[in-house]
Amino acid sequence: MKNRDFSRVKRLVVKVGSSSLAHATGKLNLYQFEQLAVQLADLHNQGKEILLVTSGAVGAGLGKLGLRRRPKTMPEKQAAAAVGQGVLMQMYEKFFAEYGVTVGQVLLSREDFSDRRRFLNARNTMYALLGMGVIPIINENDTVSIEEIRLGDNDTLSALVTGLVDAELLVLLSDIDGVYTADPRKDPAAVIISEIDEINEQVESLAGGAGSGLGTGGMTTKLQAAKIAMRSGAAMVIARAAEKNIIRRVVTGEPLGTVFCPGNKLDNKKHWIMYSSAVQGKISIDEGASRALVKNGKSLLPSGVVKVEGVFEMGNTVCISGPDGRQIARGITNYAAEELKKIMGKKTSEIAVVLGSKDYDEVIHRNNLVLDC
Ligand SMILES: Nc1ncnc2c1ncn2[C@@H]1O[C@H](COP(=O)(O)OP(=O)(O)O)[C@@H](O)[C@H]1O
Ligand SMILES: N[C@@H](CCC(=O)OP(=O)(O)O)C(=O)O
Repeated sequence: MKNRDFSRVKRLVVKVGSSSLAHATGKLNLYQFEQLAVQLADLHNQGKEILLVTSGAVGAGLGKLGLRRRPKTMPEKQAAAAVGQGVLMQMYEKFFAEYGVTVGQVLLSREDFSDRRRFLNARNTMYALLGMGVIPIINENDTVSIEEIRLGDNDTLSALVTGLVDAELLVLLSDIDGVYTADPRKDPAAVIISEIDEINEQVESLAGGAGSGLGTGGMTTKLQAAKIAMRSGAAMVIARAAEKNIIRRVVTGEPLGTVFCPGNKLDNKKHWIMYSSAVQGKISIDEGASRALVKNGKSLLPSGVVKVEGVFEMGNTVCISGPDGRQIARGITNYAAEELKKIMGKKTSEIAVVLGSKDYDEVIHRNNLVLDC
């Protein structure tokens, strides 16, 4: 990336991981809260719009409850988060108030992204907060998010927030200063990668899980976050939270951490289809259809469909997989699963004969289709 100078960025999202907000004793790292507040308040004073995604509710809850180990069951984790979320906000309130900045708590769950109406609603709320000069402090609504539908990690949450508000930069602050060629906790010979412009299989293979007892997801979820952020046209930087003035130094373009270059920006609706909407089923397609979609940018017609899985309705998001079984795209289907099973493999001219009427030639129109690349 030629220009790492982000000083002109108007809107940015900063995410801080659990491992950076607590000491090994389990007690809060007060210095870190203060550092975050002073740096973000100063950027705010420069006229930037800032959103802070914070982890640490479970960790802070454990500290407050005097429990040393991360709980194993969901209800225990949720109970710890209920206690800890209040502790976190109390700290942020206190430190940001010292620097004259008002903050507002926003707790989000997966449905706030997957349901288009709630998604637009959440965006309006964020814009209203930013318009009032408030720094939204965001976390997943852990106490009500059940396992099957929770986002589960704040790396993904922060990347979805970046897309939600069209931010230009996402800064992930962690206990590690970037992506290494292997998990440095396990491989002392690992070296840092300063720049990544594409998340491919080779890059993904470098990532391991969380290194500390507090973190969730490790480098794997950070790379997933990079994919989401890059395709919303944002740059992303991973840097070590504990380094002095880290946010300011990242923003002014010091060569720190790992920077991810913004990719081909998907328009807002396509980004939502690919990364936020809930996938309700799977459509497998043949070689010819796969080529038509990937190489020629065509819509998906019934003739190329070979298998339909899941229960979905017209208007739902489905995953499209190629002959090798891998996802090649996602899209919004014009036909429900039951209808599609009847017309798959057939020509468009046969749709009306089989179904009695025809509303669409395409199973998925290319305007509602996003390639996974
Ligand atoms: N290739 C890699 N490069 C850097 N760190 C890695 C890699 N693979 C796994 N990790 C681990 O990811 C950890 C950071 O993720 P995590 O523990 O979830 O932190 P956070 O709480 O900041 O989200 C590091 O401490 C490190 O042990
Ligand atoms: N929502 C959870 C954080 C989950 C999470 O992603 O943690 P981390 O990997 O430390 O960013 C909490 O507040 O404890």
